[in-house]
Amino acid sequence: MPFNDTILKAAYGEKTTHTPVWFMRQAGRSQPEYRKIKETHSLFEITHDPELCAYVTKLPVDQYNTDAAILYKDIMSPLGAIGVDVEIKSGIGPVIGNPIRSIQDVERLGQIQPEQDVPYILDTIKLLTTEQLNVPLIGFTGAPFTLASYMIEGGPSKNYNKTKAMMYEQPEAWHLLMEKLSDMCITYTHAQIDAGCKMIQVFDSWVGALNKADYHEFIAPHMRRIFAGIKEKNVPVTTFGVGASHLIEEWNALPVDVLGLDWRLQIEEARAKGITKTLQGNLDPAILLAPWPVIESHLKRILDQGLQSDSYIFNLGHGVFPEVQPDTLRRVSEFVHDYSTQYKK
Ligand SMILES: O=C(O)CCc1c2[nH]c(c1CC(=O)O)Cc1[nH]c(c(CC(=O)O)c1CCC(=O)O)Cc1[nH]c(c(CC(=O)O)c1CCC(=O)O)Cc1[nH]c(c(CCC(=O)O)c1CC(=O)O)C2
Repeated sequence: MPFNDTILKAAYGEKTTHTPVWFMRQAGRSQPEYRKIKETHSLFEITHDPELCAYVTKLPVDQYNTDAAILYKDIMSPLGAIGVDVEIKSGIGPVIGNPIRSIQDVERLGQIQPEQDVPYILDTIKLLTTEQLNVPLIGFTGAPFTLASYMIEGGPSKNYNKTKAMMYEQPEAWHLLMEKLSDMCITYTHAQIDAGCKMIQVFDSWVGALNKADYHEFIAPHMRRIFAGIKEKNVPVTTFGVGASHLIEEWNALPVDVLGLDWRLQIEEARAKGITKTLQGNLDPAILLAPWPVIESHLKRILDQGLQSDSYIFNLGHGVFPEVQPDTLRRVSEFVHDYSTQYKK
């Protein structure tokens, strides 16, 4: 079978024969095969075993016929390399043993050397892209704000009080932290691209906690450097955030190719704001728990908007819930492919 590069074309707004589909958190979560592996292996153990990690990454591509694979690992995966003591605790999420609270803590952070620090991630990418995949492999990194929120709070947070306190009260420490994390994002994604990834998503999942003015002052200059840095390797780049619709004009002004929307803003509303870049999204993942006719009506609404231009990639507004039936994901993918193929004829 020829290589399916539909998602890369859509990322650049080129004509495609169908709308490309992938699902955030498509690997793992709801798949019984994955759950079986998780009975005996942690995320850390899976990501350190290239054969197993490649298997987990490829499974949804085979089962759901997605137009891209996304590497199975976490946004926390590279942080150990820069001196962050991070552990993923079941039922809690990422927990940081040495939270960052002062400029001295930031100064102590080192830099990542991917070949030395995360060789298993690069080996998994090589295995997938040279032998196994017929679709692009998406590499990814967490963005500085989202990574910093875990590093400063010490774990998942509802209100990001400590993070915002550092941003407002210790701007020197804040910008140094953003700079160090930006360097890490660039070096880490370059290594993923050199190993074979054809596209990069930057997860700024929690940046919607900031208003537009603060994003512009405290975040945007760093994101500009990151996107420009990644794009030196000539791959398309996506940015994504949850509850971040108010930042869409800020994102649009940055050198990024694809804007990943959650479900709060409709595609046509984004277009009405003058956004011409490729949009990715944005089915509310909760809808996947509804009966099929409900899912189908939402898919039609989203596709009728997305298909107004070639600059569109189908996805969920955030990660798949573990309760979703794998067959539902297979049907969604099939529906998007069929509906868009008919439309584009
Ligand atoms: O979301 C969870 O699974 C709960 C815990 C959690 C994790 N990372 C985290 C969180 C959220 C938080 O606590 O703030 C923190 C985390 N990881 C990630 C993001 C970005 C995002 O989804 O918006 C975030 C922040 C936002 C968010 O939680 O959604 C990214 C991530 N984690 C992961 C993947 C890989 C994958 O799913 O294939 C991916 C990315 C790629 C993708 O979209 O496919 C994997 C992951 N991370 C994690 C787990 C659970 C591991 C375990 O129990 O051993 C797992 C595996 C799984 O879901 O079965 C831990």
